[in-house]
Amino acid sequence: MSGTFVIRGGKQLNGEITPQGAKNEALQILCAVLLTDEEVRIKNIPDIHDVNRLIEILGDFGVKVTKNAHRDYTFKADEVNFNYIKSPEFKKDGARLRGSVMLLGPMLARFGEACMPTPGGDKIGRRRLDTHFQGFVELGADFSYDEDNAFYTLKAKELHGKFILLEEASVTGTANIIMAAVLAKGKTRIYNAACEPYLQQLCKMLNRMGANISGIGSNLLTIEGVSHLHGTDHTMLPDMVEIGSWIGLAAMTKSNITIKDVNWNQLGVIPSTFRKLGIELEQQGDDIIIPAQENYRIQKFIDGSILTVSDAPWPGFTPDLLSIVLVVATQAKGTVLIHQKMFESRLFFVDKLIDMGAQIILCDPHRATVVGLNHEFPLRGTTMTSPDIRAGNALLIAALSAEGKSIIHNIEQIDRGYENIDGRLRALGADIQRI
Ligand SMILES: CC(=O)N[C@H]1[C@@H](OP(=O)(O)OP(=O)(O)OC[C@H]2O[C@@H](n3ccc(=O)[nH]c3=O)[C@H](O)[C@@H]2O)O[C@H](CO)[C@@H](O)[C@@H]1O
Ligand SMILES: C=C(OP(=O)(O)O)C(=O)O
Repeated sequence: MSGTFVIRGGKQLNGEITPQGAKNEALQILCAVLLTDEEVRIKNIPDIHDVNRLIEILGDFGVKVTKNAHRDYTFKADEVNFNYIKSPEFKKDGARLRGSVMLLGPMLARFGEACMPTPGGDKIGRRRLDTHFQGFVELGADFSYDEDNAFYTLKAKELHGKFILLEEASVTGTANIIMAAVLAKGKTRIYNAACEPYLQQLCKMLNRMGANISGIGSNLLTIEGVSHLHGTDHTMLPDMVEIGSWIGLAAMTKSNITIKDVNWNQLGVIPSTFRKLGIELEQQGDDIIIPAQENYRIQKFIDGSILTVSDAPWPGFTPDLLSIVLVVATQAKGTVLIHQKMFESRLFFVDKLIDMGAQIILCDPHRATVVGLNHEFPLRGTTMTSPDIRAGNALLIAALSAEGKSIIHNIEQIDRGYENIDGRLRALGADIQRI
């Protein structure tokens, strides 16, 4: 059952926060444990709903799961239970999160067969899976889709490497095709591959397991298939979406916050994008320090035109942080156009911000113009429902900056991606209660 947050906003926060391990990396890495019958130990696993559900699915699939410590597990997929993935339970469990779709590649590669219900995840517009299945078919799999039950099945006696040009640089699609190709016969080349740090981490882990992947970090991956993979250890990177969110939180609440151990080199354009909003942030060692700032002014483009912040496949700006940028802009000085190119329904949450007093024009489902209030008029607390994981966190940040009491329902949407978010915000001085 989903709970509610009650927030009394307008308080300045202060202190240090350490980002959790990356959610979207964890989902890929956990699926990869199916590729070997040896032990894989994974550390810094975020303790969040989506990840815990995937660990449960692995357990139900017969993978031996040992919890060594908090956020530290060992997995051994030496025996699997195919009855489970054909059962009604799997149809229900698999459909509860997006990341479960990445079980397909490893299942197909190692067992010659894979099936999956339509995965869950955020309802943020159409989220097609064509890239995944086209990739599997190119590697030699037979694909069928049972429309009545929304159930996908793949079969392949053997997979054979080849040149695959992806229709789009899909993050989970690239992960799936990589995991199928590492055990295929011969050489696979994937062009227009997504190359997020999550995928770089996956490829590095697979290489430690004995795979032969080159081109890591680029959009052309070359994979020489091997006959089997062995065990390894892996540690998750800090979650860059959390890091961006805490930068936004500091600016919105005029707080001095230090974000610890951020792995700066993997943050791409995230720091510079927040700097374009006028937010000061300083790299100190591997921490980010955001000093308390009374105001922040949005930059213009060199020709004097209004700044646009838009999402793009990596190394472009991640779509998962656009809702945070939008919220932060509501209290900046100046104007910015937010252009969400990838998803069709991720900007509708601006209605709630408008109710709170923000000056936003939703131009169409993909674009919103924000005219900042320059902290001259605080947002007003209100009652709202979290529509998706990132908008949920953005609304939470808005509520923490707002005057008065806010209530956020459906916080399950926030909990699926952020570990103990209320506890960690309270440690910074926030007034937030879970009821
Ligand atoms: C579990 C997981 O890892 N989820 C992430 C993953 O989802 P996921 O892997 O599902 O997202 P995809 O990368 O497949 O695509 C996201 C959307 O962008 C569109 N698209 C994609 C590539 C492209 O070049 N052009 C384009 O328009 C797709 O049609 C789709 O609507 O990547 C998304 C894009 O970074 C993130 O928002 C999600 O948090
Ligand atoms: C959209 C997201 O998650 P998912 O792909 O799991 O729905 C996200 O992490 O922002």
